[in-house]
Amino acid sequence: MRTTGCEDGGRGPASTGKLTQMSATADGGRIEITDLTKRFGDFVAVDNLSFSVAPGRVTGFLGPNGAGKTTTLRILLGLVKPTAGTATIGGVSYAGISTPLTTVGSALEATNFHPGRSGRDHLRVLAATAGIPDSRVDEMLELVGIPAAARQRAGGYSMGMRQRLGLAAAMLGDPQVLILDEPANGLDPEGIRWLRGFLRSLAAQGRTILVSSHMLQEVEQTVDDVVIISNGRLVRAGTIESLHGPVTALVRTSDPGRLAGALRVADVTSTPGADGNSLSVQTDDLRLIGDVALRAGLPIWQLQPQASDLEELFFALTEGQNRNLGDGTAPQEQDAIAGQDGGNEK
Ligand SMILES: Nc1ncnc2c1ncn2[C@@H]1O[C@H](COP(=O)(O)OP(=O)(O)OP(=O)(O)O)[C@@H](O)[C@H]1O
Repeated sequence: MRTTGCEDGGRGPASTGKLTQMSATADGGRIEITDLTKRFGDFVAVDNLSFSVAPGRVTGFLGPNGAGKTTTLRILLGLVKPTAGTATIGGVSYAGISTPLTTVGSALEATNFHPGRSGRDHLRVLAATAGIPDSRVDEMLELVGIPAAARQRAGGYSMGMRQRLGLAAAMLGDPQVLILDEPANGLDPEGIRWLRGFLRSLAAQGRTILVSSHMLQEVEQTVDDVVIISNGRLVRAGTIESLHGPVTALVRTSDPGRLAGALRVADVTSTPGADGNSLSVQTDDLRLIGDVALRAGLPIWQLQPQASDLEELFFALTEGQNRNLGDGTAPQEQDAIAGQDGGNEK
């Protein structure tokens, strides 16, 4: 797994040992993406994107395959040079962070391990380069739940174990900001539940957690905030609750017409159901339906909120915008490493 935050051998950690000893940047590790654009040749992978990520919260960075998530994260981590705009962590670009090790930890791809090396040795090499004691390595293996596999060859790890090893590597320097690309990939339901608790506890310590995923469902119960992009552009940003909007409820009663009238007086919109004895009612406050019915002397036989399907909403928001599927417009692979991709800029 490509990790950052633990590969900066020269500077060493400002803190080791306990998780809660992380150092704070001036603004608490806020991530700011401002008017960010990245072109590969003629192809616009990230298109004038702006959003911010607050400390103390888990933020889901969502979009279909090819939306531009990884490119944005790589820019944020100083691995790709933007064509225009800025990406900062704690007010400065990654290159300008004086103690990157304790500021940012990241895990981008769960593939980049020396297959013959044990998980523990992989972490020890990273730790040694950065002057982190071995005790921290064992703590991290414990933290991510793979102490038993620590001495096995990483090449034999399952995808889920690789993800956990990548997380351990990202956490070695006790960073204030954690940037994870598709960390739930390859995790079984129990692993996803574990990841949820892990990320929530890190956010509760005041850390900034940015997690990408191409499936809203996968992170729905983990994240506080969402940033949804499609075709490199921002589609929606806000709290996970703000995605839901008003709820629609199916209401059965003895006299739907009279209930509709009473609801209208209370400024609540409803439409008659197809079966003649129900209403479809739109409201932010389901209790209001019961209150209105009680005042009108009408019995409620059924009140059933229609589950607002966030996944449906996600598809609707990003519908038909997957430029990597079927339309043949996906660009040719180009070298994107910062400092080497100048020729690709337009
Ligand atoms: N180095 C590169 N050279 C050319 N095109 C690239 C390069 N890196 C990314 N792209 C293209 O930019 C677009 C965005 O890719 P990116 O990996 O950022 O998307 P993503 O949202 O992370 O997708 P996924 O969920 O599939 O990982 C894609 O069409 C991709 O093919």
